[in-house]
Parts: sequence; structure tokens; C-alpha cells
Amino acid sequence: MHKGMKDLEESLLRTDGIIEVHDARVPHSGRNSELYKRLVGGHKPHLLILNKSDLADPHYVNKSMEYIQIEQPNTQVVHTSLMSIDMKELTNLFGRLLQQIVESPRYTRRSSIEYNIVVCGIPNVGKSTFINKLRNLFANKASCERVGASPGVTRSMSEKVKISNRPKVFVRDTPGILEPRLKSANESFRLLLTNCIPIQQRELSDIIADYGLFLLNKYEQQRLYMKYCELDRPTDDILTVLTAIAKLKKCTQVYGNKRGYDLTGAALHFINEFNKGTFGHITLDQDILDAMEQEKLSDTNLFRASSGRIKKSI
Ligand SMILES: Nc1nc2c(ncn2[C@@H]2O[C@H](COP(=O)(O)OP(=O)(O)OP(=O)(O)O)[C@@H](O)[C@H]2O)c(=O)[nH]1
Repeated sequence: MHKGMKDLEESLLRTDGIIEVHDARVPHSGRNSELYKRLVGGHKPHLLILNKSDLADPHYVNKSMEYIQIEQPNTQVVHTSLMSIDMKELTNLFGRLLQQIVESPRYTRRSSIEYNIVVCGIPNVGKSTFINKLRNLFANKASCERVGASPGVTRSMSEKVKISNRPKVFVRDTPGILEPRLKSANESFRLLLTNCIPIQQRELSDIIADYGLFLLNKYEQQRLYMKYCELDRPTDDILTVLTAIAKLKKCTQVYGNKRGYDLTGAALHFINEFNKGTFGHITLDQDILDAMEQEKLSDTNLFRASSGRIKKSI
């Protein structure tokens, strides 16, 4: 991932704007703060797309945008579901970035007649989906020539796609640039649960499913998993959930000369359903956003107290 950042840093010299795609369910976890500090820093137009908002809690999607905007005032933050985005929304979204790019100073790139945009983000957040959608949107236009693979066909890494002739604009994908060290175990689990980090060992899936169940209970989202697993009350016992899924989905395996429930298979099934939204719209980072809100409130109270307008702070 260090290499990803280094490659991106080099390619930024030839870049006029950055589109970062991230999963709206984890607006805080896994975002590479170095990207903003080292690469964007107010010099390059930066659009952050919080994607997969169809799976996130709508209330927290708005909160996430508000907090990111406070931390990164030079970033334009939007949320969408690239899976179901329509042509009009995509045209608007891209138009906003293009306007920002064309209006920004280009420094060493002043003499270049073409505009280059890089799309970056951690794995599995929807970068390819975005590029393919753009390609499909612009491919039919006579003013636009195609570079690389055909529309809708999976493109190779770093393929350059021409999406506009006047001005000449190219979009390029970059490898995932996840932070080399994750900040906490919670953050790692959130990224594993949302598939932003691939689950390397199948055997770990029950621990990840257990973490998913923990979050569903913590955020009081029990109704849908209870219904799915046909349970009559919430539980914090992952074995109860996995056994119920294994029974319902007939996940079995032969152990020695006996057939038994395949709980690892059931755990993978649970994670898959979690990512399809079967257990509800969940923002995994909502505790972080709530804590930020508390902090903001107490800051406001401190400020008011020191200004003398309010005597008592919480
Ligand atoms: N529910 C939902 N799924 C989405 C959305 N956008 C993309 N996906 C799915 O997310 C998965 C990953 O999408 P990709 O476009 O391959 O993500 P990527 O960032 O290019 O992934 P890497 O190549 O691994 O870095 C795919 O299964 C997509 O169908 C969305 O808005 N909502």
C-alpha cells in the first residue's frame, strides 16, 4: 500500500484533480489521512464520493459529510450509490468536479491542453464501477473517443479513459492505497466486514461475523437479523445465529464419517447478507460520528462559557 501512495504521489504531478471513492458505511475507518495531508493539501481539486450509500444509515450519511467537510474544507463531499446512479446524477456529479478543475490554478501543468483525473481509494469501494459508469455515459457521445477496453468490460489497472473532448479529459484508476497501519482492531474489523480488506483465511469468517452481530446489537438493529434467522429474541451468541443460518440454508459439511453444520460457510453467508443490506442500513462508524458530535457540542459550550454568554457548560 506504501507503493500505491508513492505511485499516486508521482502520478499527481501529471494530475489536475483527484476523485477519492470511499464506502459510506465506514466514512472514518480506512480513509487515508495522508492522502489529504500530503497529496491534496488544498492544491489539487479533490472530490470525495461516499459510495454505497444505499447500504448506509441515511442519518449518518449526512453527518459524515458534515464532519469530513469540517476536517477537509477543500474537499467537495458527495454521497451516492454508484450501483443505481442515473445518468442525470452522474452527469451532475462529474460536471461539478470538472468545473472545479477547470477553475483551479494548474501551476506546472498550465501549458498542458489535457486534463487528467485520478480515481483512488481503498479496495472494493466502487472505483471500477465509477470508471465504467463514466465510460458508459460518455462512450456514446460523438465528441468522445475511447481509450482502452470497451464500455462495461472490466478495465486493467491504471487504464486511461478519455471521457471528454472539449476540454480533453482523461480519467485513470490507481491501485488501492489503504493506510499501511490500521489505527485500531475495531477499524480492521469494520474493513473486513465491509470487504474493504479481503478475508484471507476462511476460518476467520466466524470472528468477523461475530463482530457484525456485535454491531447490529450495539446499534439496535436486531429486527432484521432475528427475522432472517427466525429467532424470537435478539442474541449476542454468534453460534446461535450461525447454526440458525446453517439450518435454514442447509450449509453442511462432512466431518470424518458424519455430516454436520458448516458454521464457517454460514459465517461467510452472514457476511455476504450483511453486505447486501439484508440486516438493514448500517453505518459501522456511527459511534465515531456520535463521539465527534459530542465533542463538537462540548466545544461549543466551552466557547460560549468563555465568551461569558453562558455560565455553565456540560
Ligand atoms: N450496494 C452497492 N454495491 C456497490 C456500489 N458500487 C459498487 N458496488 C459493488 O461493490 C463491489 C466492488 O466494486 P468495484 O467497482 O469493483 O470496487 P473497486 O474499488 O474498483 O475494487 P478494487 O478493484 O478491489 O479496488 C462490486 O461488487 C460492486 O458491484 C453501490 O453503490 N452499492
